[in-house]
Amino acid sequence: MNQTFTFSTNKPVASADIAVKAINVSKFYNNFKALEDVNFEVLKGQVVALLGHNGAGKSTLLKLILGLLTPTRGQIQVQGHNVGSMNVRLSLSLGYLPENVSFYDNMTALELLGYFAKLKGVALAKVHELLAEFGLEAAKDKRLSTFSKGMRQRLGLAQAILADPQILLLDEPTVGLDPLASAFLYQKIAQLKAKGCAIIISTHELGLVQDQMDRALILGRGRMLASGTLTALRSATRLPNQFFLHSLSHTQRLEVLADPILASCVEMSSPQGLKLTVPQGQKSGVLHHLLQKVPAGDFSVEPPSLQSVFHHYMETVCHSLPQVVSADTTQVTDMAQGVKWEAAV
Ligand SMILES: Nc1ncnc2c1ncn2[C@@H]1O[C@H](COP(=O)(O)OP(=O)(O)OP(=O)(O)O)[C@@H](O)[C@H]1O
Repeated sequence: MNQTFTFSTNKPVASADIAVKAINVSKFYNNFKALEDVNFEVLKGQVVALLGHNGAGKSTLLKLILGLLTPTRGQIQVQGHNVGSMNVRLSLSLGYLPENVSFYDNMTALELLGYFAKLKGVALAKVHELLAEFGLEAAKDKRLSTFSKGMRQRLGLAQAILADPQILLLDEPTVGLDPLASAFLYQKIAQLKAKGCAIIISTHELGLVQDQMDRALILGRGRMLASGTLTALRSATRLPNQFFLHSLSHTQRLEVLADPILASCVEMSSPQGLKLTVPQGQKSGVLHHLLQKVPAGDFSVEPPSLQSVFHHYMETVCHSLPQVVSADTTQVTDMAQGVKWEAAV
């Protein structure tokens, strides 16, 4: 079985609005299928969350977009051009924050950004501007070996956006960041989006990305399981809504539990209140019953989270896909990183 669900508004998209397009992309490492027949589009000014279990193929996909890896089959287009024939101008339109930002530890922040500025043909004034914007001005002359994780991520992001990219690829950018640092990063992402930059964020931190993304791409075992806005994914999965009833009086609690429709939805009852799980399609009926017993301000309704949508696809579609990994272990060299990987093929 190889199912993909794409949920869109069906509005026609002009090709000039497409920042990244994958057409039937497969990537094999020897016999190991890391990605198979992946298709998607990311539009300019969109923030897209790239989701998937460990080993689903997210980093592989980002490296294919960057041109660090070549697809075994299919094509990736960046701004309408095949990545395989990417020129310098096109590659400068891409910014990349890798999963584990590692820099030359003996350099200072100023030296590092200055080095990348030279490589990318960016004026030194821009380096100082970014150091100030990212709160690194005071640390600009410190060796990177003394930098905290959050400072490294900020520097990594500054490096990624140095040449004003039109497409920004972020591989697990918030791992290990404190809540303030994560909020800072997403604030920068929102500013870039407002300028029309297309941003793809590979992440496992679904609670953080949920409110920032326009769409999600969900990978499982190298296949695109689903893609769409959270609203579209919610309605496609038909996951239930949750109603939380707090600070109920004793009488209200008894009235709710005496109502057969409401009682049938009660999933959890505690001294603090009640949690109702309401199947899609029954929301308005349940609301109608509830409003007769409890004032609107005394309960909240929560639609399915991105986390529960993700779980749904992992537990249903992903588990039914054929296993692509066998027991033998073979080493494959990743030329892009010069790293040896232990890959099961
Ligand atoms: N150079 C390589 N050689 C062989 N196998 C590889 C190579 N790079 C990745 N793989 C395998 O391809 C699969 C996808 O890897 P990838 O790093 O793209 O996954 P991911 O979704 O980014 O995972 P994670 O969430 O753990 O970072 C994994 O099974 C991985 O072991």
